[in-house]
Amino acid sequence: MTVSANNTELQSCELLERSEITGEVFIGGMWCLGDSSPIESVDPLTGMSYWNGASCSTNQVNQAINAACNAFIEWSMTDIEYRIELCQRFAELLKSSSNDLAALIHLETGKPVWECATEAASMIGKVDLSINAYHQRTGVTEADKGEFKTQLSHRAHGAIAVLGPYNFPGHLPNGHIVPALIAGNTIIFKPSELTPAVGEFMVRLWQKAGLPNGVVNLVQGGGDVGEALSRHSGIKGLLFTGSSKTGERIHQSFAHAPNKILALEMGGNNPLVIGSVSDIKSAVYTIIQSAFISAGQRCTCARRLILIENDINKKLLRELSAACEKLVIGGSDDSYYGPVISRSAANRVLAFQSQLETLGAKAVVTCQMVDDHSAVLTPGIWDVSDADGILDEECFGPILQVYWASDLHSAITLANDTKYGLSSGLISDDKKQWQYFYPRARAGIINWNRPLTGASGSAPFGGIGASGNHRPSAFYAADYCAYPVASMLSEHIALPEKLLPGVSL
Ligand SMILES: NC(=O)C1=CN([C@@H]2O[C@H](COP(=O)(O)OP(=O)(O)OC[C@H]3O[C@@H](n4cnc5c(N)ncnc54)[C@H](O)[C@@H]3O)[C@@H](O)[C@H]2O)C=CC1
Ligand SMILES: O=C(O)CCC(=O)N[C@@H](CCC(=O)O)C(=O)O
Repeated sequence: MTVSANNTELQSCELLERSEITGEVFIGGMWCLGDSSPIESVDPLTGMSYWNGASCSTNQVNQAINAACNAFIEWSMTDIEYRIELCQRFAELLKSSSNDLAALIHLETGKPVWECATEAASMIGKVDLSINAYHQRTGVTEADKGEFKTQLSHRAHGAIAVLGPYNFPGHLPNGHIVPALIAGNTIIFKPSELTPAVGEFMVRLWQKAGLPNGVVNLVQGGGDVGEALSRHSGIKGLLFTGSSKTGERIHQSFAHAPNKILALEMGGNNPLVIGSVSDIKSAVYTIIQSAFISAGQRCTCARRLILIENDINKKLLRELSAACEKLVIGGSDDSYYGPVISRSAANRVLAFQSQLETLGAKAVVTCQMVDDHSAVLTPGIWDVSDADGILDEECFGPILQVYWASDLHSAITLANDTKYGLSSGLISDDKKQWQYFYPRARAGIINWNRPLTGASGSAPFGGIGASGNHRPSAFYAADYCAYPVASMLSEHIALPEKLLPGVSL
């Protein structure tokens, strides 16, 4: 294992000054300080605090919701071309500041700069994808029925809360905000309390793009602020990406509000099945991409590797372990992955590993903290085949659990033995194995010889079971950002050619 040094520490102050990141919140077009408890953002590579702000009070949450409600009618009545133009202006601003944005994501999450640059690029790409999705999935369509025509149009819901996670602090909330704005909703955005600076950066770009006051509002804070938003009668919906535990709580707070839209994108305990493989190196690379990218902090990451028992797969596991030992991790530009989000998150990953050990799992490679200050963890691989019970939990870090299965059928049974259902995949050169696997696998994403991670924004994205509530995001986000209105239209009132029996005029 090579642990690389962090090389961005010195540039961080200059970046924050240049980006005008001040730690304020944005309510009704005005920047101001949060007036509740202080929050800070800490670089998980150095433990250094670099962003200081404060949570919003309940009063400020109310003000932000009022501002979004007040701005709604006018915004939703604007021409779609105008809303698209503002989103395109936002994309231009993202382009011109993408180096700063990537550097800020790096600072706040510790992800390597190359990966942060791909996040910034995905945010830019999201605008055109969302415009396409708006036209294809929603928009307005008409059909001529002779005496009248039918029209299908879509309407925005109103003021909508967006709650973001920390692992893609820009890309994931952006994937809700852009389609919601195109559809004509107004937004109250609360970034993760672990990544407030990226949230502030994004909202400053929206302001620069020329959004009218109140159309996007930024509040900061943790679960309490998220809860105040989710329980507020003023919001017409909530778009959430985060853990299943939080998503379930939010779902409960929506129990008496069937009229509100709730999109839940949550975690997974994702299985990757290894069938008949001839190219071991490619399989190893695909497993690493599935399990360890972003230090395992992607909801699509493989958590369980299910190998069909044979000599090639035994060799494959040995080569996987050797490749993990060689991974470059840490803070430098040539790292494959960086830290998990915080020292306490790292400790939770290690506690999960200890639980596996207590259940009787055997270490293939042990996950370890690399030093006494950062949140960098080495990858871990644990054979849980003989463990006494399973932990059907999402461990959001670089730990992969290995199972051995006697055949494909039992591998699929193991793969489906989870309350989650986000991603699932098969690595195999045998097409028959894929044809057997695909209809039986239960998940929203089912891949063949491709990593479980790296989902395309031009496809729908989401899962079943504890992974989501059947409102996939990415290309289908357009669907939950608007509701359909069906009309039958005729310019003049006229009698039909033939009246119904029993009616005479
Ligand atoms: N399916 C998907 O698309 C994705 C899912 N995730 C999942 O997200 C998790 C990691 O992200 P985290 O930020 O730790 O998730 P989290 O669930 O802790 O937090 C997500 C957001 O919800 C807020 N929140 C926390 N408690 C709340 C409450 N009681 N009411 C309302 N809001 C509350 C947080 O402040 C944050 O803004 C992982 O479990 C991961 O699998 C992450 C990315 C994508
Ligand atoms: O929303 C999109 O444009 C596609 C979905 C996406 O980016 N998925 C990422 C993981 C994000 C996460 O942790 O959920 C991926 O599949 O790697």
